[in-house]
Amino acid sequence: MTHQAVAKVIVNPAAGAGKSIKHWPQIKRQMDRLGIKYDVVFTERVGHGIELARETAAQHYRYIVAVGGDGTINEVVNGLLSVPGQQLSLGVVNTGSGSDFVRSLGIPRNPDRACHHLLSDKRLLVDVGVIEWGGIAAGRRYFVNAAGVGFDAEAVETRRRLPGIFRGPVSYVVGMFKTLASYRNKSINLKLDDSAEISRKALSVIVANGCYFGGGMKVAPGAELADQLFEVLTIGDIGKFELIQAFPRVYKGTHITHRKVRVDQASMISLSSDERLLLQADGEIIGEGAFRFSLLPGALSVIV
Ligand SMILES: Nc1ncnc2c1ncn2[C@@H]1O[C@H](COP(=O)(O)OP(=O)(O)OP(=O)(O)O)[C@@H](O)[C@H]1O
Repeated sequence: MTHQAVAKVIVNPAAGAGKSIKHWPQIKRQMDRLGIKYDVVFTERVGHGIELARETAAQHYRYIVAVGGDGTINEVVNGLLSVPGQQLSLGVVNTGSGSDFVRSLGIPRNPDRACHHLLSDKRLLVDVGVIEWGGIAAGRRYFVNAAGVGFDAEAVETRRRLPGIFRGPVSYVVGMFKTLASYRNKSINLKLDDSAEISRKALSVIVANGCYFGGGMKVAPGAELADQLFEVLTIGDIGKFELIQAFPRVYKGTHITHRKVRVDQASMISLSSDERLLLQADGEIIGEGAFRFSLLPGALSVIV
């Protein structure tokens, strides 16, 4: 740790389809100009952000800055929260494509302006979602913005495999339409808090902490990051043509009045299916299976 450094900066050079590393010199200049004292490390592979944030949580910094997109933020949060009693606040300088968490928070998406924001003394205690699953590969993962099973997760998987010409937010829409060609709605078992389990044919079930998702879709307009509740959005047995027709409404959040969309609020959720059920969290593929969701109220301090 450098003498006097107050911040640890974790840069994902690969975020924003590789553009993040090109933003770094300007971000560095801006932080230096603002007099922020920091140490910097670069992630070298998937999951490295978790390790780096975990190490940082045990050191004497005042805050940790994620330079990247939603996946980078997710890794940093997972590293921080794996250390009991950690006290660091999270700052975000967005260089990602989707940037949904910063949209939900109202932090500037522009990296220069986000650097200024790091000097703010305002903090928001954000709820953190917990996903748990059993079986041979039993595990647990935190998320801060949104997680979903079904179509949205498969679109995330498709998006990751798109050729480099589809960069930026457009990759979300391309991933979605490519997935739509072969996707079949699934029978999903859903249990909210203490209510009885129900089974529904659905396109997707989305568990939202923040209101934005998929690169600017206002998927859960009523979701708030610090209200100790998830919004659970069930997009029912909708046909492809009907979905394409209704799709533009998701950018304004008016899709929630569609007759095949249902919105619930809950803090404990279980999701399973007899079919392949893929889960994404903060735009990262978590895996397949049955999942339990719970919430840690106000567990993450974010510089806002
Ligand atoms: N050095 C690296 N090389 C390749 N991938 C990396 C590296 N470091 C981190 N990653 C991975 O890069 C992926 C993408 O990061 P991130 O989600 O932050 O960017 P993005 O996809 O552009 O943003 P968004 O999720 O906001 O659209 C994450 O899965 C992360 O684990």
